[in-house]
Amino acid sequence: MKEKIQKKLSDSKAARWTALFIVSFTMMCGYFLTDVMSPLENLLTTKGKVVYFTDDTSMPADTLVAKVRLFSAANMLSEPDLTVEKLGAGAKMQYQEQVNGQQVTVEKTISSVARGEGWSSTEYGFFSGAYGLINVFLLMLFFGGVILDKMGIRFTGTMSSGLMLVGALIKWYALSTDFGDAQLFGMNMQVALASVGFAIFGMGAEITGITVSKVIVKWFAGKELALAMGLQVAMARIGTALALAVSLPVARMMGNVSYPVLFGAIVLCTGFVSYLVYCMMDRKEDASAEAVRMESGQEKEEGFKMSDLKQIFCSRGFWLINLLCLMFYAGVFPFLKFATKLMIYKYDVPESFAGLIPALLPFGTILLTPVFGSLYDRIGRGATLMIIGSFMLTAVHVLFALPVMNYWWFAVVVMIVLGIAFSLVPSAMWPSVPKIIPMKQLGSAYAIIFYIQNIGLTTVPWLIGWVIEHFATLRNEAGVITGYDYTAPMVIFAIFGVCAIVIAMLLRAEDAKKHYGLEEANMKK
Ligand SMILES: N[C@@H](Cc1c[nH]cn1)C(=O)NCC(=O)O
Repeated sequence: MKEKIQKKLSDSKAARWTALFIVSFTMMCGYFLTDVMSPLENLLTTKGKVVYFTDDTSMPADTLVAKVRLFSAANMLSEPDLTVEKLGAGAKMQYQEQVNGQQVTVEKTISSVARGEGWSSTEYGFFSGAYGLINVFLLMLFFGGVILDKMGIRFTGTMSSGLMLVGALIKWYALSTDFGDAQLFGMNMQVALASVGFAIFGMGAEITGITVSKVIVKWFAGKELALAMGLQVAMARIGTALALAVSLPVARMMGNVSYPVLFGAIVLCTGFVSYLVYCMMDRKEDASAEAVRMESGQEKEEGFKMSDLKQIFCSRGFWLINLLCLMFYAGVFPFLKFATKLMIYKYDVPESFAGLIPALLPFGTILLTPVFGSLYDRIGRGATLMIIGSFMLTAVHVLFALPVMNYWWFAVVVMIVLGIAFSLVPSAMWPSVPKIIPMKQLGSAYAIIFYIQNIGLTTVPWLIGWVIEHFATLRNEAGVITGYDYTAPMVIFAIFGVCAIVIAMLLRAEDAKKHYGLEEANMKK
């Protein structure tokens, strides 16, 4: 009688792709919340209510009321019974405007009214960078990696996806509450509390990120690893793209910036449940792997020891990946936080469409990341892909910094190029880590990479917010903001790109010396 040969659950194609889909869904929900506030920068940094018209223009509500009153007085109409509170969707407004040096009467219909929060650019930058605050300053990402290698995938992932949910709820509470002039940590209470929520969320999101990376390596090592990682990133980008595309319309429709966050928190609940489902599969995979091990008489793999960290820290290739990750991502994720407002003020895009142009970036990557991942699996050239991606990142930021070509279509083309760069580097970088670091230290390795990356994700928005407030904000003689000059912030982003090019080149040279196999295919023939 033929003996039944034990197989691992991950040897089944259906099982491993199902596991991938489930954990990627959890991650996608997290990415949605990460960027849900990015298109709201303009609304957050406007004080008082903002009126949006059906022709896609907008105006501060008090300015509109003043204009309508002036118009009535000038035309000897009876004093309108109009206050900021009374403005509502569907109302028709008449006032006068200067067009080409002439006073013309315009009639506009209100489509929605939303409340601006009156944050400064520095406060917005601080809030955006708060994502990595606990990860960086309390070393939580580092400890998260050690927890992952010590306590395992099920415990760590459940804890971290729960933390994302808690953080999202705190952020929603902060944004939906009017704290008046109250202060916390010497800051505007709303900014401080929303930042605390975002920091807790960010801790959960990053630990979930390293856990999911380890899950994928567990199920796909020696198989379609880069394609699987590429697909996970692609699903994550759907979350980012949806956040950039729907956040402002939702906030405008509901009249408040807190609603997109509430929607994100509900989405996160489903992500949390889906991770619990994955835990059941993970248990079965472990049981089947143990059965295979027993049958083949293999030794049990040694668990993670703190001394293993030394091996990670001593690898030059590992540090180059760290630095590349820091510089490349500093040029992308923080940029996305400011990109919507850049579209409004530099490329003159109506606010209601402005979020759609940055949304093109993650949308493009949804298709391209798995394509490049699969290319890396089959023909290799990982280090070269990273160099090309870094060159493209630099070119994009230089083009955004130029004071010329301020057309919306130009911004679209440049954003598409950034989308290609943002597919090339992640699809080659993440699957390269297991070529440098062995499986049992992988949790810690990804954690250290994310830790270093988070230093950029935290401090770069702070820097850019501050630079915008002090060097990019244009004001008239009365001190009223009239626009923004984005040259200085975009030059800073371009510098990150140049650093990424140099590091990617050093990585390729190191690979040639140490034979990590970054230029070789992942799939075993
Ligand atoms: N550590 C994450 C950072 C991040 C930003 N937004 C959500 N997560 C990361 O690098 N993920 C990999 C990626 O390419 O998105």
